[in-house]
Amino acid sequence: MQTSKRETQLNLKGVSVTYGDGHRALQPTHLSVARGEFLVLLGASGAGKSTLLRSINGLVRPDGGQIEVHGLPGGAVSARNLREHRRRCAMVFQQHHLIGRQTVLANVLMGKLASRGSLASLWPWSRADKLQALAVIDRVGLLDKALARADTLSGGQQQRVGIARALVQGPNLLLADEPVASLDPATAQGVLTLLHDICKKDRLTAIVSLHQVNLARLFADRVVGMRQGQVVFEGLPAQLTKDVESSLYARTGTATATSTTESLVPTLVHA
Ligand SMILES: Nc1ncnc2c1ncn2[C@@H]1O[C@H](COP(=O)(O)OP(=O)(O)OP(=O)(O)O)[C@@H](O)[C@H]1O
Repeated sequence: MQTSKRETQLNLKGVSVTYGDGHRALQPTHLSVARGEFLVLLGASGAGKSTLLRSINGLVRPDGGQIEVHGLPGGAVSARNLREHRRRCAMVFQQHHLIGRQTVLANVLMGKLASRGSLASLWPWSRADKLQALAVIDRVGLLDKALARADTLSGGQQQRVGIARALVQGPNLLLADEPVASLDPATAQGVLTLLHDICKKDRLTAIVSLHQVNLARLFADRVVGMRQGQVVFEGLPAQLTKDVESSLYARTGTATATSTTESLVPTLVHA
């Protein structure tokens, strides 16, 4: 997908992250994502995928660079700006982060707090809010479970609730951090199919980190491969050759891994 000819939804300019212990988990990173693009992040454990996703929505504060979502700066200084930025950048987490003893409906309504602040939870939800939440619950195929406790649902169903909670925010960008990592292969594909279909129908931009390369090949418009906090591959799923794959997942410190990765950087990034 040529981002230059399309509306840019996300623009990262030299964004870097260094954690409090001094570890630089994200090297200065440039990335442009077009509206409606379904981008998949691949890379071994510790490559920096979560750090990249969390820096985009402000859960992690970058120590350098700039982030623009929908032409507006992210990570802004005031609490209100940060809240609005987080509303625009909804997150789906691997472990759902649902409140088990609450109903599906109550969990989905939590997504609306992203734009209103947690104090809003002290007041009852309006009929309009509930109808909107029920509409997204219907979209993820769980209307009959709307009043069931979240902890009575299967893992796949719980992740659908996580997706509904993100959608109810009305985001411009959906960030999903290994959303299907804890599901069996068939359920994982079902949940990702649902997520992909909704994003394509709504022209919602998505960045999804995955460990399953086969799913990246199936669903990605574009793949970004990371290694040691750097983007080392950017390309179409068809360009994700076995060599690229081996290099992304090779163990750190082996001579082969290092030389293969180094050779990928200049040829594939910014190609
Ligand atoms: N809060 C933190 N403080 C210090 N270091 C961290 C913190 N979070 C992550 N790291 C380190 O930053 C690096 C990147 O971690 P990150 O979680 O972004 O990788 P990842 O590619 O998402 O891995 P995984 O696939 O296992 O989730 C790792 O070396 C990790 O140990």
